[in-house]
Formats: sequence, structure tokens, C-alpha cells
Amino acid sequence: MNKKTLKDVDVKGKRVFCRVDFNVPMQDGKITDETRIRAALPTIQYLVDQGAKVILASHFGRPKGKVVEEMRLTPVGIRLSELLGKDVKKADEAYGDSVKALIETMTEGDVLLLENVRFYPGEEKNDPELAKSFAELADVYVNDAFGAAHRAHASTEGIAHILPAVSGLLMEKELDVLGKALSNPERPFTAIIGGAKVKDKIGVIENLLELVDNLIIGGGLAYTFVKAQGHEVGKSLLEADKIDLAKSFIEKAKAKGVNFYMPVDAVVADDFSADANSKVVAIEEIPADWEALDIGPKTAEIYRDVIQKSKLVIWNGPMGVFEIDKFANGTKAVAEALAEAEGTYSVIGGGDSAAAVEKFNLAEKMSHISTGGGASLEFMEGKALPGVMALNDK
Ligand SMILES: Nc1ncnc2c1ncn2[C@@H]1O[C@H](COP(=O)(O)OP(=O)(O)OP(=O)(O)O)[C@@H](O)[C@H]1O
Ligand SMILES: O=C(O)[C@H](O)COP(=O)(O)O
Repeated sequence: MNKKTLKDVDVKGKRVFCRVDFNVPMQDGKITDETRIRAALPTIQYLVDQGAKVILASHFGRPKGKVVEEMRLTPVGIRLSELLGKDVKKADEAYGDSVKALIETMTEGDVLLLENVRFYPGEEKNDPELAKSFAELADVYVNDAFGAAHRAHASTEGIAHILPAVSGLLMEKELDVLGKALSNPERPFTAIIGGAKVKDKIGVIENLLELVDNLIIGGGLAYTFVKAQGHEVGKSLLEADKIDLAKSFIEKAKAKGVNFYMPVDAVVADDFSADANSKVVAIEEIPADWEALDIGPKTAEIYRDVIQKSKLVIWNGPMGVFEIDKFANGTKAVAEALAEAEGTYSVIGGGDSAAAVEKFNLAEKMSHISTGGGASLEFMEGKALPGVMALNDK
């Protein structure tokens, strides 16, 4: 990476504004997945060990520039304190005199968690005044929030133009793994793209077609491709305005010598629910009144085989409605194939695929699970991430 990292600056005794992504899933005030908090620990611990005064900032949810009581970072602060094994002070604001007063009392190695930065309208607008108010709190800026690196906000981008700005250890690792995978891939290189909408994955598919040996399509978006091949898809997800685009992707793959894999069978249901009637059908035989909610067993077998022969696999988006057990088999089969494949480096592109891997208790068997959903997608699309671009060059 050509950007300065934490190791390039001296932070001893300095006030460090460290942007993290503590946007964790929460239900009734309880954190349901603490992966992102754990992923930030190496940077926080490093700063503590170096004797920095660690000022942590994060967004949580989408409060739209207002204080939303349920979106305070208080539960995160409590959990962070347990994980670090030390006291973490929590501020009720993210800047201003009350925060400055708290920082005045900090000694080397102390940790302070600021309030949700999205309580202020200037955050998402990347307001220079808000960026200045954040910058006034610190001497150095560290961005460890890979999950929010695709956002040009005051605490992810604006502030980096004011203070010396470097990447944290998680940010560095994410960029390193994803960057190496895309720029110098071990082959055969396979991408698995699933999820709900073609619209969301156009850029990713386009970019990956230039890079991969095998492209595997699954999930709800597969049925636009199935339709593009001339088959009926019943009530399955279909983006009619993307059929031509899907055709062009299939043709482009052929022209480039990329093996393009689509479902050959599907699990169809007469309703989108756990108690729907369901059955396996060949892909040409999806009944008019039914919808395909998972790839079928033959498809899963073919995908498993491709995965096991690959040296590098990037996976983004589930193969079916994995949240409902009877439609989770395709996603599970892909996760298991990745877990079992020997000598295959597996990169899970965050979001729902990461949640699926967690659900099947296979997270530890994956080589790298990105903490970024949207950020990893944009990275795979080949887009520059504003939160990274704004950091100081080496
Ligand atoms: N055949 C299908 N029909 C309808 N919905 C489906 C189908 N297959 C998968 N899905 C749904 O797609 C959703 C995931 O789609 P999405 O595009 O958000 O995935 P993702 O790329 O992993 O998400 P993220 O952007 O968070 O990484 C899941 O909730 C899943 O239930
Ligand atoms: O969960 C995420 O993908 C990141 O924290 C970014 O959140 P956002 O989509 O609300 O900007």
C-alpha cells in the first residue's frame, strides 16, 4: 500500500483520533455480532501499548443527523472495555468543550469512545467545519474503519486533510488481502456472486470478468441470467431491464475465455416463507406460479467442484434465502466447499455472505472475512475508496 500506516508515525503521548467501524448488528440494545469490534482490537491495543491517548470515533446505524437514543454507542463502549480488559470512557458527544474536557483528563494509554458521529448532520455531508471540530481534539488521525472507507464523510475523509493521517492495522490488512487478490491472483481464480439484485452487482461482475478464470452466479440475481438464456423463471426475482445486460455479460465471458457458471437446477417454493411447499426442479422447468429461492443440489455439486479446484475464491452474496433453513442448503454447500478446499485461499466479501458463514460456524475455516460490506464491493468494482485516498502518501 502506498499510504502511510500506524507504524510510520510516533504516537507516544499524542492524542490520536482513531476512526473505527463499530456499526455492529444490535437487537434490543444487545450486540448480536461483535466481529467488527474484535477486528479493531489490534489497532486499539497497539495505540494503548505505544502510550497514545486513544480517542475512538464511529458511526452506528443511520440516525440521519439527529440524536437517536437507541443509536448511542454506550453498549459498544461497555463491550469494548470487557474485550480490552481496561476502562473505556464514553463521551455523550463527539466534539466540543465537554469532549475536550474529558480528553484533558486522559493519560497515556487511556481510551475514550466518542458518541455516534452520525448524530451530526455535518458528518455525512463531509462538512469541513465538523471535520475541523473533530481535528481539534487530536494530533494524529488513524483510519481503521475499512467498512466505512467507501464513504466520504467528515470523520472518514474530511479530517484526513487536516491532521497527519495514516491507516490502522485492520485497514492495512483488508487493503492488502483484497488488493493482492485482485492485482496478482493465484489461479485458477474464481469469483462467486450471489445476493438479491443484479443492479447492485453490475460493477463487480464487470470488473471481475476482466480478472477471473471462473465466474459463479447464484442467489436471486441468477434468475435474470437464467431468463437471459431463454428460460422462464416463474415468480423468481427478475430485473427485466437488466436481461440484456445479463446477456452481454454471458457473451463477454465467452469472448474472454471465462467459465461462466449458472444454476442448472433450483429449489422452488409456492411462497416466500418457511412453511411454503418446496421442490427441486431443473432450471428449464421453474413452474409459472413458483419462485426459485435456492440453487439446487446438482448446481451445488458443480459449484463445489469448481471451488475445490481453485487456488483463490472471492465470494460475495448468498446462493439463496439462507435465513430460512430450507433454502439455506446452496449457501451452506458453497461455505462448506470453501472450508474443506485445501490450498484454496478464500476471501469472503462481507455483509450477508459473512453472516452466512458465521451462521454455519465456518468462519474460522475461511482465509479472510472482510469487515466491509459495501466497502469490499466497491473495492472489488475497482473503485477508489475516499477514506483511503485521503490518507497521507508514503
Ligand atoms: N433466490 C433468491 N430469491 C430472493 N432472495 C434471495 C435469493 N437468494 C438470496 N436472496 C436474498 O438476498 C439477500 C442478500 O442480498 P444482498 O445483495 O444484500 O447480498 P450481499 O451482497 O451479501 O449483501 P452485502 O451488500 O451486505 O454484502 C439475502 O437476504 C437473501 O435472502
Ligand atoms: O455496515 C456498513 O457497511 C458500514 O458500516 C457502512 O455503513 P453505511 O452503509 O450506513 O454507510
